Amino acid sequence: MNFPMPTLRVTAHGLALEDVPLTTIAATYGTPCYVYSRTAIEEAFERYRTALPPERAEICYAVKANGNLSILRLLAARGAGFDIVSRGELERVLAAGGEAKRVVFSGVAKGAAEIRRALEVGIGVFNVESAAELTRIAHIAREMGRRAPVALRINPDVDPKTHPYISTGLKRNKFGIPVAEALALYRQAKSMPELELVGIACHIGSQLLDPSPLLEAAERVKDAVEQLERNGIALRHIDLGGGLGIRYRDETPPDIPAVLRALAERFADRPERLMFEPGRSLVGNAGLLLTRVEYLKHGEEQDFALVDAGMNDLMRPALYDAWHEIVPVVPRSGPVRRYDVVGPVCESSDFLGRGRELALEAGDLLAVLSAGAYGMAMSSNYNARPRPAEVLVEGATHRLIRAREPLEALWALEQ
Ligand SMILES: Cc1ncc(COP(=O)(O)O)c(C=O)c1O
Ligand SMILES: N[C@@H](CCCC[NH3+])C(=O)O
Repeated sequence: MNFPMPTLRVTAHGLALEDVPLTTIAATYGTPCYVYSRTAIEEAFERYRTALPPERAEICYAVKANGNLSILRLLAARGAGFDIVSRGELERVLAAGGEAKRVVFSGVAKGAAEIRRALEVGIGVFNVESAAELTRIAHIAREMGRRAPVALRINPDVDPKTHPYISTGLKRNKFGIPVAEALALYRQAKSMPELELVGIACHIGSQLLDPSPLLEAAERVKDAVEQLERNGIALRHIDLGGGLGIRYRDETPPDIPAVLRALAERFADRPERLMFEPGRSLVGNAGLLLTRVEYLKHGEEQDFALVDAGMNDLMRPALYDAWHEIVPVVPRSGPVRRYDVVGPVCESSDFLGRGRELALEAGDLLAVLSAGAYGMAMSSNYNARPRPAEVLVEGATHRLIRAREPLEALWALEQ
């Protein structure tokens, strides 16, 4: 099988991530467990970092995809900046040793306390999503006697051709500011001493497979930058967001350096530095969810493999009907059946995969692939299930980067 994960290997002892057998991970840390490959993350980051010269482009990892401190730390060490959407993500970046001035604060509804904290630590830029938010940021900056670095996120009204739940660049989406309104806001903001106009931003959606909507959005951004220039507003950077897709099943993902270069080409005559905010394409195919079959259940109409990971651990299948490959860790011969691979959660939408042809017995380990992005990050404690452990492998070494949640943590804040 040609796996979508570059560092997943078939060995005589079953599947291994880098050189660590997944059976070793299960025996050491238990299941369910997220397992990430350091090499895969670093190689993906290098594809971004080396696509364009550093003076031309900056790569800010979208923390929402996977905010584990060890992952943030290894990306910071490679020179990544960060894209955040909450105070929690900001504090994660700072705890991991990231620099505040290399942080982009995105998100549609930044709270006053979040804005205050970001100004206090010296955030790189606020990507502002509305006139009201700009007013709030200006007000808080004035109160604090600071200047807030801002970029306006425009909504280019371009169809990103992705799942409707993760499309953000259309007029009907809540994100960004229509171009005409943004131009007027820039003019207004120019006369406000508490605001420093440093950039412009755009992000049209996630899991984009066709790069042409990105290029189209870039054209709209460029038009806006040129109009601003004619109005005497010069910016330092142009943030083109994230969104490049990955292979989960049989998709052909866009070639990262080729897309970055094609985008940079559009701005060849512009002096502003470019910025990118990739999430999924850095960590998605670096991680998998390891789970164990608890029971097999042969229903009248459907065979079920009941596993110990559920929708609370990986909600993408339930939320988007997303496909993740599911592969036995140690393949066995025996009858193949079409299983719905389902979790222990009390919801019929609690599935990890449907109609999968597998030869299984209770106790077998399964690897749910391509789960490094928006896996652990979107997990919950539904059904009072503690969140899984997270493990990072590198070569033949492995280490725990987040302990399995202890049960007491589930009610620690309750009376
Ligand atoms: C503003 C912003 N930047 C970056 C990202 C990261 O997107 P992706 O994980 O698709 O690269 C997102 C999520 O879609 C986002 O909303
Ligand atoms: N959480 C989504 C992507 C949303 C991107 C965030 N703006 C996913 O798993 O695919």
